[in-house]
Amino acid sequence: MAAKNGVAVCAPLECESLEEMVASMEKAKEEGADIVEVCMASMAVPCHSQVLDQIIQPRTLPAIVSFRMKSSRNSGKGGCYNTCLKVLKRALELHVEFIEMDYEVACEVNMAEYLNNRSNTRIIVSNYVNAGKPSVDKLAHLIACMQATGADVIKLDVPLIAVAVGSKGLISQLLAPKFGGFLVYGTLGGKPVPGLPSLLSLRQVYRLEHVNMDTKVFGVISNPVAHSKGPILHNPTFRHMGYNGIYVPLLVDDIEEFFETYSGPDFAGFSVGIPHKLAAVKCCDEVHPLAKSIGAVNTIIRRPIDGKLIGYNTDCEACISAIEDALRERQVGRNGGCHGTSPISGRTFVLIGAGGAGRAIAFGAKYKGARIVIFNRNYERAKALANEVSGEALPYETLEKFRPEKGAILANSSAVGMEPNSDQSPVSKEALRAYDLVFDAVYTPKITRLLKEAAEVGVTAVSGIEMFVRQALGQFRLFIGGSAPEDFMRKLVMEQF
Ligand SMILES: O=C1C[C@@](O)(C(=O)O)C[C@@H](O)[C@@H]1O
Repeated sequence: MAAKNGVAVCAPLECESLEEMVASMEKAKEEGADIVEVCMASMAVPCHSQVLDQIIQPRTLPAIVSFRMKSSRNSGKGGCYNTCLKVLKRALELHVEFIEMDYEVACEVNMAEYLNNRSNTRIIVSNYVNAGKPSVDKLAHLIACMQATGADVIKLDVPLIAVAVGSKGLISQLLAPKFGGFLVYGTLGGKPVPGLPSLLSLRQVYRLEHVNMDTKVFGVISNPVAHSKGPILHNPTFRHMGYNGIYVPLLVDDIEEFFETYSGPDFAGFSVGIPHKLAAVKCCDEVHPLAKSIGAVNTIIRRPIDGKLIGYNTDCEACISAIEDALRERQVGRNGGCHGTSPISGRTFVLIGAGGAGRAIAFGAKYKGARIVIFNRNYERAKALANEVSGEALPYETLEKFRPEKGAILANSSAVGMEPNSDQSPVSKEALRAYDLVFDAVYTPKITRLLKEAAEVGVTAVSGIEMFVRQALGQFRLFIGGSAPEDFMRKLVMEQF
């Protein structure tokens, strides 16, 4: 049932009808589940224990039969409790692989009856802790009490720890094989549940069968984080290089608190996304001079010899080189190209946004000899950055009317136009005619409305995908302390987007 590291992928099936339950079990099998949890409390049927026979007898995957009292549709505590006992007893008679019992139920029933009247069925006792962040002592006591019931396996659902629930709990599933977890939950396609990975992502992206106690953990610290394509790029690349690493989405509110909590040597490297790139500087023990001058870090490595956090910026080179390459390509077409100086040099470079990515772009453009004009919703921030790059800040409301001199570049580093708001654009189509090249750091969608409209009015458009892949290449080199397989990573990005 389980992969070689002992972890099995389980699809929880919450269905109302028998037909739906049977069909979902087949779907779970197709999508790569090793085991299903048949959540009997979710069923709207007159007699649960009879229906159970029709689910369990023809099953094509091993099953856990659970009856969570809290999710029961049965009204009245007594009726619900009796149904629960009937279901669990019938599951034992059917020799199902596992039954799952709420801790409260395990405390009330005569457990010996269950333990003695079973063939190979293993008993999971589960508990849901919903009281903020429980202390370690409280959890230890709870675990001891749960073990005292005689359970074969105990399951603890805690916001943030163990089977942590909600979007922040996703890593409790993805890292379970590293920390000796017993089951990983994955959802069926088309039924997203916050905090649970899909069965398909477990099989195709994370490949938990390769994860073990020696696996190094990498991840993208961001909020929001679900849009990040980092996992679909870095995970296959680790495997391609024969490197034992996993890269996970980390939904983080407070980056300083994050590093206080995840301080172990196995948490080896991080991408830093919105809105943490500026705050990330303070979290590092050392910061690379380029990142220091920019004042933004998008990559953090935990140095193996002393555990110190070292910050880098791979956004700057990624964005500027993508724009330079596009300009050079055009020039080759027009006049055979120019050598030596950067094609950005001497141009007006209009930047929208003054956050982490914006700072990297502004410093890069200044270094290449551009004249920088910054528009940002927070004008004070635009002014501060403009001062640092000897540029000019203009009020955000004047962006639409702004007409730069010939040859100007427009770069959007704000999140305007990012999914799910892909119908938005920071500038009208009409205003885009004034530029020579338009770049968008947003990469979801691949072609933002801004880029689409730029192309429609005949302006060269450079996608954030180009910056994304280049900054990821830089990151990957830092992650593994070696070279990155550029062709492989580019191909992956082209296939996945
Ligand atoms: O801006 C980005 C994109 C990113 O946040 C992501 O979405 O994966 C990862 C960051 O390292 C990078 O600087």
